[in-house]
Amino acid sequence: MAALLEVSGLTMRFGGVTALSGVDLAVGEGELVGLIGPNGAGKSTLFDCLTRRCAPQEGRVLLAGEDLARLPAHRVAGRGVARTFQNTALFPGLSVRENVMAGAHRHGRAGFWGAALGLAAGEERRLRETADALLARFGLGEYADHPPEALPYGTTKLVEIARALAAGPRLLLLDEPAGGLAPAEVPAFAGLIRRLHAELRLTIVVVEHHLDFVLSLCRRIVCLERGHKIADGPADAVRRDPAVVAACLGVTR
Ligand SMILES: Nc1ncnc2c1ncn2[C@@H]1O[C@H](COP(=O)(O)OP(=O)(O)OP(=O)(O)O)[C@@H](O)[C@H]1O
Repeated sequence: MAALLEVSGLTMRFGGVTALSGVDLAVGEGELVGLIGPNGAGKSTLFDCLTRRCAPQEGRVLLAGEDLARLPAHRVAGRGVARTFQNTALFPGLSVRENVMAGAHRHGRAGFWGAALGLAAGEERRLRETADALLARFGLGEYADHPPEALPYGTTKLVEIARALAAGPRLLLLDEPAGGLAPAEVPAFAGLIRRLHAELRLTIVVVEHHLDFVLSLCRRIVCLERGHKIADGPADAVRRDPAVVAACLGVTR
């Protein structure tokens, strides 16, 4: 399997705190990888480095062989990297549909706001069709005109994933997608991600504290602890790894 993402020697320090220390990670095209680790392990910081929200002091991030550090941060999404956030980050002033349309704007010539302002009516129609198709796929069509703040938390998580997918990413980074879901909602949610992965042939990295969820979803698991990668391999082996058990003890929910 060709590596879509190749991270090597990644080190990110915030003042005296080393959030990532020489992390190497290769993710093959089409893989679904779980990223686990206790609080403060560096998981979100790794996502921040992959999306250029952080500029690591050392190391490289290659996407399909291209060094992301050489790109302006706003071009990273255009290269096909999309993410969701630990706490959903939907735009409160926009409807659910408009939120998803905003996610699609990287493909637009006039851009989302230009389209929304009527500068390119055809473009806006195309964005709207993309958004509505995604909302239908997620069973969210009935909420298209609602403000996101009126929806249950679990539903806003789905809208956020739909928004990330609207950009047509090659690499989807999900930061604690199951966080805040009711236990009864988790298996169906895992099924949805599995289907998206299979049907869209996406490459996905999922950060998750919910170990049962991530272990059931991903064949391969990577574990970080205090900025170091301490395990990387098949889920069955990683879940039994004594270093992983020690690091993650107490984070199972
Ligand atoms: N912007 C920042 N400024 C200073 N320190 C930061 C910043 N972002 C992260 N850190 C520190 O870097 C370390 C790694 O944090 P990070 O949020 O990446 O961990 P995490 O594994 O995602 O944790 P959690 O599971 O709690 O979300 C922590 O010690 C955190 O306090």
